[in-house]
Amino acid sequence: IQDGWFREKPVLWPGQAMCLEIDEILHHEKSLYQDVLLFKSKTYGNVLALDGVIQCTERDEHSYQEMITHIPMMCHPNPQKVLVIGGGDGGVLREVVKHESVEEVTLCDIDEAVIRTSKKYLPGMAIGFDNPKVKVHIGDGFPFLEDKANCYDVIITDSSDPVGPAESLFQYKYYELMKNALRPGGVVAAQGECQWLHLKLIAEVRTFCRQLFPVVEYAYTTIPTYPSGQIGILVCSADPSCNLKKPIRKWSEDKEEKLFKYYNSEIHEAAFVLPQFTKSALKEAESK
Ligand SMILES: NCCCN[C@H]1CC[C@H](N)CC1
Repeated sequence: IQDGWFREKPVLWPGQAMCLEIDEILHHEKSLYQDVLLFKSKTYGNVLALDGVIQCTERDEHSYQEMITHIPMMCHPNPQKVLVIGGGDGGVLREVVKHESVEEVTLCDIDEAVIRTSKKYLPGMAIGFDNPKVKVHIGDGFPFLEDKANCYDVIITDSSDPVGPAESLFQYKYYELMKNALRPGGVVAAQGECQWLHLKLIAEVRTFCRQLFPVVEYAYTTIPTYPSGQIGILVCSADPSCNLKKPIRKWSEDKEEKLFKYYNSEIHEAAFVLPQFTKSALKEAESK
């Protein structure tokens, strides 16, 4: 923080930093796991930053929360049991419960401070915790999954970056655990990092996911306050006949109008259309 501006730490994006002008610092604490900062920005609403990295802002969070939720959910015929790993701000929960088929959604986040402070300073996201279908578990997603088999129709890993508490969520073993926890025909979606910054990591994760899942695809969404203005979503299906790039469920334009600010059935498909540099990097990694 410098002369009234928050500057993001260039943790995994050397040489660049997003800045947001601060209106007021709302809360700042050191939790058991990370530095938790909430501030009211001049132009992006309230902002949550963990270890100096922007996690979500009220103005653009819908892009990420809606896409990481509805891309997998609309690729599943009847999602009843859903698991969210991370997502302590509640935004993904708010999106999951828009699907009437959902009977129960469990959220497992390692840091109670994120949930507590989101409830206070990000009410538009934390509203997701109010739904009776929601169960909250405070803990590390990795061990949480170790005794889960054949439990969930959709698993969403809404994580921070692979530096700090979320590091283990970008490893082969973790995807193995998610696969084991899926019910037949299940779908997984995970925060997939940015093609402008992490192409090597994306290619590595997608390549080892292809050893676990018959269908693995990378999509991305535009979001001004994430590094380089966009973030990826890695989507995997255990069902070889599932084409993740096309939703198998669609809501009417009217219903999309009412329920979404970013997602719709066209942008679902568009999200998987990749620029040439990404396509070649992913193809090259596969042939290794
Ligand atoms: N619901 C909060 C999601 C956090 N995901 C972010 C992706 C981009 C990262 N640089 C920071 C976390």
